Amino acid sequence: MQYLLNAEQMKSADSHTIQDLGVSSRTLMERAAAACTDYIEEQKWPLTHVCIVCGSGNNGGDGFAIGSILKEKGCQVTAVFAGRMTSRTEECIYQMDQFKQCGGTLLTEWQDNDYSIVIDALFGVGLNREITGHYLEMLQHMNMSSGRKLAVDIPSGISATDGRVFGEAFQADATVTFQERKLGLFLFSGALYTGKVCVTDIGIDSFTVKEQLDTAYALEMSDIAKLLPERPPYAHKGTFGKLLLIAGSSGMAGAAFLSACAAYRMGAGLVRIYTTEDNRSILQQLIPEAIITTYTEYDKASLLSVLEWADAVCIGSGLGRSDVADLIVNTVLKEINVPCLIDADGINILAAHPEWKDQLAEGNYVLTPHLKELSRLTGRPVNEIQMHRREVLEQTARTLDVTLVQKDARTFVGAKGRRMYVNLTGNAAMAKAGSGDVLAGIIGGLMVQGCDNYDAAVLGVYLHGLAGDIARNEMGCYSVLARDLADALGSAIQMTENWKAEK
Ligand SMILES: NC(=O)C1=CN([C@@H]2O[C@H](COP(=O)(O)OP(=O)(O)OC[C@H]3O[C@@H](n4cnc5c(N)ncnc54)[C@H](OP(=O)(O)O)[C@@H]3O)[C@@H](O)[C@H]2O)[C@@H](O)CC1
Ligand SMILES: [K+]
Repeated sequence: MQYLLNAEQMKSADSHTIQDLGVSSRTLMERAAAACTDYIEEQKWPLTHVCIVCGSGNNGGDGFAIGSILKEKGCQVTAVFAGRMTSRTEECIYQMDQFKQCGGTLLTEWQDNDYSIVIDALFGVGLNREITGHYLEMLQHMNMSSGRKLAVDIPSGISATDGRVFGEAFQADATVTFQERKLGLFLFSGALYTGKVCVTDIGIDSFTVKEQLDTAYALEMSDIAKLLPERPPYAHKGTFGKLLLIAGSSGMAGAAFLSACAAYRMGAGLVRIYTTEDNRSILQQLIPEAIITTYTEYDKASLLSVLEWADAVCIGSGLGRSDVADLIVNTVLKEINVPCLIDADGINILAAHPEWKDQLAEGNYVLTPHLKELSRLTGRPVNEIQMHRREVLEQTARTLDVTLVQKDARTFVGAKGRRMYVNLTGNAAMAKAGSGDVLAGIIGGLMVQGCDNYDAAVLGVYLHGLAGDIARNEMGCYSVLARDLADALGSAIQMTENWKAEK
């Protein structure tokens, strides 16, 4: 598991290490600086003339400490101090003095030169507002330089907490970040500025912070192997559950096909599609493995009978908006007593009938909205959700009492009393129609095999992204179809199985 800390959590780990464990701030800073110079040497970056831009906080202190190390190694080093002398932290003052004593060149304005490396130590996790004026110009000069670019801890201009760009940011080739991954390095737009991220242990004790439930995390291969449901050798199709997909409407057979295909590839034992009669023959041809039950108008008896059959249900993909669809969703909400995933139009229908939301609390639901659907569901505008994604996720999951999968380029998963999950697999090739239907099928396929809702959501999102990465590697960023994601799922699962076997 990879923990992803926000600025406040990182600061709390820093001060715990300094105040409670007695490790001096100077020691930490010197280790941080050594980690950066080690990285540069390992990468064999040319050390002909290094420029370090330092702010007045401890990130600036790191920068001066890097300068001293490089100076002692005989490199030509120019430090540009871009902060205010009066705002310097104690450590920044000390490290600046040390740097001067080593004979380093100290400027207060950018000077164009043929720098082989530009090091950004302007702002670290302490950045808390828009970058303007002198600082903005400095960042623009740094970005224009042709030298290799290293960010110290985080590229200046990126919020460590949510990845937003405060006006302008340093475009790094690599970021050496201290002790823990900061959320902002992995969310967009921050992730576009980091270059390669190297996490380095400098002896900060972050254990207590990571134990806290409000610290977000991402999965790694090792976690996946543990979360995947067992497949005992004596199994038969009944062992892996009966999944009901209430999906597809007139002209939307594809959604049902994609979900069913993904659910089977995820390992579901039996998949039944409950859809409109005009989808019958096309679905039978597309996916003969699925059982097809159809309706022409709202038919409560047939709906109750398929609900009775199911061990888990996915409702909404391609369902469309109609009176019949409304009646189906309403009945499912009232009658269901197995785990249920609500996707796409299922969410839109729920959003149009706020009084039905109370039913969710009595059930066992996973909701998979993209930002527009979440906006309809919560009544909050999309841009507001984008600015406060975490808060909206946690609040919605808590008030509706559901597992919420907030789909985006970085999908978040939240549930009451569970840690926020941030998904780091996947890529832009997946931004296509049908991708969400595949995800619903994958998560449903896990739910029906007995995975707890939250685990199914987290694992499903991870595998969906990994399948996307495999498909993109085969076909490039433009040509991947949603069905390719379902098809690549087998390779994605196999990757995690191979990993498990090799351990
Ligand atoms: N001992 C430790 O804790 C260790 C810390 N370490 C290092 O320290 C970094 C954190 O240091 P930090 O907390 O001093 O904050 P930092 O990021 O340097 O900047 C804060 C300064 O910037 C200013 N400022 C903010 N926004 C601004 C803006 N838009 N425009 C202009 N000014 C702005 C802000 O001003 P203020 O808000 O106070 O007015 C303040 O003066 C961390 O990332 C790591 O690199 C490591 O060495 C390990 C040990
Ligand atoms: K920085």
